[in-house]
Amino acid sequence: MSKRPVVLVVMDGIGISDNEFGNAVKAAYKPTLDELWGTCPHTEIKAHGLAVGLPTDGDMGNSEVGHNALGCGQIYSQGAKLVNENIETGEIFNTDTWKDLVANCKDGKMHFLGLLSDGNVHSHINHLKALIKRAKEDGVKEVRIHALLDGRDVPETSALTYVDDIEAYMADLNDDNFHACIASGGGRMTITMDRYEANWAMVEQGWHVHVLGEGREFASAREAIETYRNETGVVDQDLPGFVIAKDGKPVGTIEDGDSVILFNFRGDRAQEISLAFDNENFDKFDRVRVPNVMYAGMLQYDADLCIPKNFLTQPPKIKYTLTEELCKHNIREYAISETQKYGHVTYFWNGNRSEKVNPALEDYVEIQSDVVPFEQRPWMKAAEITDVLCAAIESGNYDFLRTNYPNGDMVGHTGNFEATVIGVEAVDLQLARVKKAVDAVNGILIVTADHGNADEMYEKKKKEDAPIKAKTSHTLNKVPFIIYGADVELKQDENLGLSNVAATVADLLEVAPNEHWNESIIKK
Ligand SMILES: O=C(O)[C@@H](CO)OP(=O)(O)O
Ligand SMILES: [Mn+2]
Ligand SMILES: [Mn+2]
Repeated sequence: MSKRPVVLVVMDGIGISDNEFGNAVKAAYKPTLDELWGTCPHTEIKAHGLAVGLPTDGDMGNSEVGHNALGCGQIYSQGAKLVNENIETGEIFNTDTWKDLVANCKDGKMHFLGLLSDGNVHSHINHLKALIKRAKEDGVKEVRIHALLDGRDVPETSALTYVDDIEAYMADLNDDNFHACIASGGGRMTITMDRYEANWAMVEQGWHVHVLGEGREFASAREAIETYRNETGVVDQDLPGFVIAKDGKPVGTIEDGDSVILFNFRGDRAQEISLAFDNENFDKFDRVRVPNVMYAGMLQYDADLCIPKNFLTQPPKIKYTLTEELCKHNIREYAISETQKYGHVTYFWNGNRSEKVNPALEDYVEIQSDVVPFEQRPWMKAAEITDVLCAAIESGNYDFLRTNYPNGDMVGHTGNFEATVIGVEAVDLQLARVKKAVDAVNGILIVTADHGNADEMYEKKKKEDAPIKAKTSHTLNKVPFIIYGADVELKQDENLGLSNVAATVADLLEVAPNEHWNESIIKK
């Protein structure tokens, strides 16, 4: 086994683009990254589409699929693809879970809760449409949609496109025996879709509008969105919660005897609301009223912890992870990030498993994230992460250490160019410190990213004189892969991607790669 520790840095959301327009990575002053790129073995690797198990090369990368691929060294069909196939073959509707959900709400309502867009990161509107249609065919009489508005995986103010689309779809299906409509909603960064326990108050607010029907009332989702936009000027992801009411009564509170389906397939932001419905000993906030419903997820979001208990699609069973392999060789692992990305370097990295493979060999550290608009604090907790990481590197207690700096991504999602430049610079400043700590222990440093975001901060202009529009979503761009401190030569191959990194780490640790992994990036 190698005596040289390996440190891997994921610069979340920092992709590569030659385009200067709206490129916060290029615009940033980042001497350390530039020096590493200029003097060390490096290449560009794929982080989107088929290379990370998504349905098409038109699908941008995201943290879940990116960290899964990094941590398991293989390409698995991911939730987006598995649900597509499950719906196409009709298998989803042959499951006992679907049949039970339908039977359960015979005299009640079927509720669909989830992210209303075609972003394909957490959900897809086509999946929702297929479920509503089949619910009607199977005899469900009342359907209610609880619509989380996106603007983070799709254009920043596109909510009405999806609301109009789903309402027209439901209007076509509605008749004397079937009625579907939107019952509640709100921006995904305001209600319901918190992750890693960063802010339970978001989930509590979601519970109030979706379940209890408590919140500001509007006659339609369109009215809610337009009113809030006029009053606050906020973009879709930040719109406050709303309740749709008719004659002074909410149209779709969640009641005993109803069925509830969370139609998101991605796990991080689906777990907390699932626990609120599913966990008998739930104590994160006062739910006021807990309806006796059958609840199911589109996927199971954590198979070890059984969250949720019922689900419609089997998640990918990710095997032969890097952590499993390294544990076999008694390699001591360390993972650290701040709350917003903590699960990325633990749960996602280890194939959506939150339990450790071998607690004696693995240490995980979470630095508490602030609950603030990140464009106001683009440095986030990068310095605090580094303080603790450098101490861990220098302790000599670990052979493989990994971290995720969220700035390029979390600030990139705000659509604020200037703040994102500062976010990238904050990461660069910390890279210099990590590099120094790596030098002090004669270690090896890998610098890479999980997908792009900060590299394209403006939507592509359709016309030269069109106004600049902020872009909040991820990109299709490749990401950097750099090795510092090792005398190696890297392959330069169009097809290399994030799934080639695990075998590369194993090479550097002088451990034989698992036979199921994709090839190492190091030339032999
Ligand atoms: O914030 C999130 O949930 C996603 C975007 O939908 O970003 P990331 O994949 O980088 O976590
Ligand atoms: Mn990411
Ligand atoms: Mn992101």
